[in-house]
Amino acid sequence: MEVCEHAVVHGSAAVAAAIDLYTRCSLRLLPRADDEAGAAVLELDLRDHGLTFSWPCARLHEALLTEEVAGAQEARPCSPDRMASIARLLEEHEIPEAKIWLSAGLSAFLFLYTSILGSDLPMGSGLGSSAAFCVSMSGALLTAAGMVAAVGGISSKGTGWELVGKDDLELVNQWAFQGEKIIHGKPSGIDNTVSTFGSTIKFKKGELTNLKSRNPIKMLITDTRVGRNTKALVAGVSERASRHSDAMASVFHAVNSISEEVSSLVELAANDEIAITSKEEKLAELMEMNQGLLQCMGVSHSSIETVLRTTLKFNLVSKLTGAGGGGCVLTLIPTLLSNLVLEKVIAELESQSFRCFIVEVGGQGFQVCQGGCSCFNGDVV
Ligand SMILES: Nc1ncnc2c1ncn2[C@@H]1O[C@H](COP(=O)(O)OP(=O)(O)OP(=O)(O)O)[C@@H](O)[C@H]1O
Ligand SMILES: C[C@@](O)(CCO)CC(=O)[O-]
Ligand SMILES: [Mg+2]
Repeated sequence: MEVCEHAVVHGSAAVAAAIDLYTRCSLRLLPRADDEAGAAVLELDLRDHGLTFSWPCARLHEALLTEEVAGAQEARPCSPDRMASIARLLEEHEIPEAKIWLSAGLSAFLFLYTSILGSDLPMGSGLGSSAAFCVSMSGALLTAAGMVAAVGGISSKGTGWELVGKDDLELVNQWAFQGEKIIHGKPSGIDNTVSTFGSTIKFKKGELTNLKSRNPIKMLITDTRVGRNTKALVAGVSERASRHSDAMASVFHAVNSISEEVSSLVELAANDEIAITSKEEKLAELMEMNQGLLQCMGVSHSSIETVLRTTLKFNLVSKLTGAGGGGCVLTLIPTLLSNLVLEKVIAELESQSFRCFIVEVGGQGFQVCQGGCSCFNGDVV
């Protein structure tokens, strides 16, 4: 969940929280002998989409491992030459036209794979999904490269899932950011950061502040099912900012103030210095103001406005989340809201072909499950 997105790309503070929805990535490494036989293949199985992509390791080596490989200890950006080689590799695949948007995710995967593990073959292998994808992928690859390790500790996800130390999380986050750059163009880093570290954070110009939080807030997420692309929406906001620089500077300034207020509110509530109902009223007002400013930035959409109108009929406040332009909308579920009303709201939204689900904010970040060689991380909205 994010409050005050977009302005964060332009240096304003924003507040984000992980939710209890996860992107899982399983990594299976084939024995070295297969690679020596020259038959090794890198296979990416995108289960949600029912698609499998594969590349002969020798082909990857020839196309992407010609540069000096500096090692994975430090994340580095994807050079234009490397990006062009990745694009050529992808052209060899016939990605169905209806799923062409997947090519950004595939590019990020090939970049992360060849940067983190690729030099050491053998191998197998609008809710912040791009960041969750990059975090789980970077984390799995860094774990396989022996650069990130579980430190034990209890994960809420159940048996087998283990936590990772702060320095290792930092490395996962840095690589995931480089992957996000391929998908987003100009990401602020907020999505990969909250996806890696979990919980609720304030984020400004690359700096993260962890917010203590108690009594997690519940949100209704409505997926409008309208497809959109974060890269294009972020570019649209930048263009508007250059056309109306003074007005947009004021908008970004207002967003910054809202984020600061939300952060104080979360901390006051954690210290029991404010009643829950009063915190929820203030949060609802700030969300409403944030949505108005996002409309000023030009990232709302008729489907989003329909969700806003529908929830307002029940006195509930909503705002778009992520980059907007369609995608998902967040609605605050006050503690005192009856289940009956909540069911009515959901029924009305779903009758308009939207899809609803309820989440608790403040999920966990990146974790490792060694038994199944899988990694996963908290998704972000
Ligand atoms: N599980 C996944 N498998 C493969 N590719 C993925 C996956 N998740 C995300 N992607 C890639 O990320 C792209 C979506 O990124 P985009 O930033 O536009 O949306 P988002 O991250 O869900 O929303 P937002 O950035 O607004 O929070 C997809 O088109 C695809 O290329
Ligand atoms: C729209 C944006 O603020 C969030 C996308 O989830 C972009 C970013 O911060 O990178
Ligand atoms: Mg994204």
